[in-house]
Amino acid sequence: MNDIKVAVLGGEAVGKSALIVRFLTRRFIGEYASTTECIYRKRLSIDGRQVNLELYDPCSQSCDEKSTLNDQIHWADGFVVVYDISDRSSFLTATAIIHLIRELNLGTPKRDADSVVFLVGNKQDLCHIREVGRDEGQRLAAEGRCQFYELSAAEHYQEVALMFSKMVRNASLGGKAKERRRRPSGSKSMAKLINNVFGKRRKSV
Ligand SMILES: Nc1nc2c(ncn2[C@@H]2O[C@H](COP(=O)(O)OP(=O)(O)OP(=O)(O)O)[C@@H](O)[C@H]2O)c(=O)[nH]1
Repeated sequence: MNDIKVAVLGGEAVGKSALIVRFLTRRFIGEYASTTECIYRKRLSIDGRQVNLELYDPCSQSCDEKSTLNDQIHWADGFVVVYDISDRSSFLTATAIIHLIRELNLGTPKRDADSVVFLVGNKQDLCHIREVGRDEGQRLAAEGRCQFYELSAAEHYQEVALMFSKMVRNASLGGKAKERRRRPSGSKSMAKLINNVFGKRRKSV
C-alpha cells in the first residue's frame, strides 16, 4: 500500500485546519484548537489503489523558523500552500514558502499538471474584501510550477475534496522514497480531530 505524506503550509489563520477538516469530515468547522502541530491519517482509494494518506497541519507558530519549515518540506511528498485571498500578508508568506520549496528543488514536475505543489487561495467567499487578485495567484502558481486553486473551505466541499484527491494522485504517481530528516510529531485520530473542535480564540469571519 502507498504511503503519501502531504504538508498543508501557509501563514497564520489562512484556513489550513479548516481545509483539512472539510476534506476529512465534509464539515466546515469555524473554530479550532490548534496550538500543536499534528498529522491526520486517512485511508483512501485512488484509481482503485489503496493509499494511506498523512496530512500534516503545522501550528503556525512553529513555522517561524526556516529550519522547521525545511524539515516539513523534506518530510512531505506533496505540498498544499494556502493563503487567504482577503489577507495580502498571507500571500507573501505563501510566495516565500513556494520559493523555498523550489530552492530545495523538490516536487519539480515534468508537466505543471503533475505538480505536487498546489497553491490554494482560500476564503473565496470573502471576495468582497479580497486583497489578492486571482490573476496574482495564477501568476505565482505559473512561476512556481504549481497547480492553482481558489476555493472556500467554508462553502465548497466538492472543490476541496477534488483538490486533495488530485494532490494524492499526483504525489502517488511521482512517489519516490524520500529522506525524512525529521518527522513532524503529533498524530491525531479522527476522534481527536473532532474533539479539537470548538476550542479556542479566533476572529469570526
Ligand atoms: N470566511 C471564511 N473563513 C474561513 C475559511 N476557512 C477558514 N476560515 C476561518 O479562518 C479562521 C482560521 O481558520 P483555521 O482553519 O484555524 O486556520 P489555520 O491556518 O489552520 O490557523 P493556524 O494553524 O492557527 O494558523 C477561522 O476563524 C475559520 O473559521 C473560509 O473558507 N472562509
